[in-house]
Amino acid sequence: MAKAMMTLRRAAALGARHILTASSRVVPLRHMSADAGAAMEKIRAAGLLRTQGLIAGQWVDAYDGKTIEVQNPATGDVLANVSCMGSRETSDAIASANSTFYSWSKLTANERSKALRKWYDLIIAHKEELALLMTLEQGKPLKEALGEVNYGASFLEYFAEEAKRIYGDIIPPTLSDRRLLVLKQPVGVVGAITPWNFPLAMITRKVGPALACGCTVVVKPSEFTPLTALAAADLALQAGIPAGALNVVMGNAPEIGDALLQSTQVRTITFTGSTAVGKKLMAGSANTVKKVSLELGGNAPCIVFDDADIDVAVKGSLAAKFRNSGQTCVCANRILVQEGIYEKFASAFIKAVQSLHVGNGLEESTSQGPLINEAAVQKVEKFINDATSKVFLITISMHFPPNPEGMY
Ligand SMILES: NC(=O)c1ccc[n+]([C@@H]2O[C@H](COP(=O)([O-])OP(=O)(O)OC[C@H]3O[C@@H](n4cnc5c(N)ncnc54)[C@H](O)[C@@H]3O)[C@@H](O)[C@H]2O)c1
Ligand SMILES: O=CCCC(=O)O
Repeated sequence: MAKAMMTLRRAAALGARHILTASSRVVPLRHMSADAGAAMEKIRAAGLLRTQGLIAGQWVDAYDGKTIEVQNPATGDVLANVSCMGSRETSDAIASANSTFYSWSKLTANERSKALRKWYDLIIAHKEELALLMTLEQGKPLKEALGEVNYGASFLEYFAEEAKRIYGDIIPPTLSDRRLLVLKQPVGVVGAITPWNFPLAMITRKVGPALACGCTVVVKPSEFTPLTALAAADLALQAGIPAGALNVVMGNAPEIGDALLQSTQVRTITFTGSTAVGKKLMAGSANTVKKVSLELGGNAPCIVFDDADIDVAVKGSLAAKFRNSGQTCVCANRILVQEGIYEKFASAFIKAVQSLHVGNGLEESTSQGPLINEAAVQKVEKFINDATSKVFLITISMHFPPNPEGMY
């Protein structure tokens, strides 16, 4: 709080109109809170607390036995130790995906559709445990996590249907004795690399269409949020997605990435994450001429014009700016307001921001969970310092728990 006051004083001295303040600190590990402990028990009881990688339908440790900690960003607690895998495990996962490709791609679209639909049903049936797991490892408020489970599952529902609609084309030929037909066929093994901000939806959005059209997949979830991915993979096995069609490896990201890039069996890389890593994957795919599909860092201005409905504009800007504590690729990273509506918008927006509650996502009152890690906290702090050093920037004070212990 002292820091927040200093920031306010400094901004006032600079003549800034409003100030967004936040405080941060690194927290030592401690015993898990009662809420988190009960949530973990529920997840474990449902059989969804998986900590090993999934290769050829088997849950396996890293070959050298190494593990990495998954922490709760709200508290700093260690939730689990998961296998820390690298190139050898990835090569085996690719081999398993490659051999399963021959049988999975030969199924009828209807058979693949049924398996995907069953996976969707199981995710919905376990939405509470998956949402708890997501809140624990990613930090987003439970209500938002439940929203992501529905959102993530919807990709499986959609692609289960689209599996049956992979039509080809008939093209008018330029020569009268020819026929031109376009057949759409699965490319083979897909390497899918996903970020931590949507621990389920970024996986189902990649795996759903790949499996629907007959491809097999090696997924590498973020090391910050592997538990949701592993739980979802468990449900995929239960749904009858065959062993080897979906493999999960996590741990040493550059090693896993390189193994996927160097393999001639991996025919597509699909990635969501930072632009820097996306560029590396694009360059690394050239040698084996892979297809590449990238969703990279967003850059999203939000514009409010003079004739805007103020309530709609505030509500929309708030959602655009603060969803997942500002950690989505489409979060507004600047709000441009036309002169005529500026004062009115700014005061309504400040009021709305002041009603947000920062805290542990397991608590009912929390609308803003923690940031993902210490690096993210430092990055925001840098933005705040930059903002307060500029006279024209806007800031507001917000509700924080009295003694925040996590990545706030
Ligand atoms: N455009 C979108 O739809 C979208 C969606 C979600 C997130 N994002 C962006 O993702 C970023 C946040 O994710 P992040 O910080 O986890 O990004 P990141 O690029 O650091 O990590 C994403 C994934 O890449 C892996 N990775 C890191 N180095 C690698 C390497 N050398 N080889 C292979 N894999 C590697 C990570 O372990 C993680 O699984 C933000 O920039 C956000 O805007 C974009
Ligand atoms: O972070 C990026 C994904 C956001 C979304 O799918 O709405």
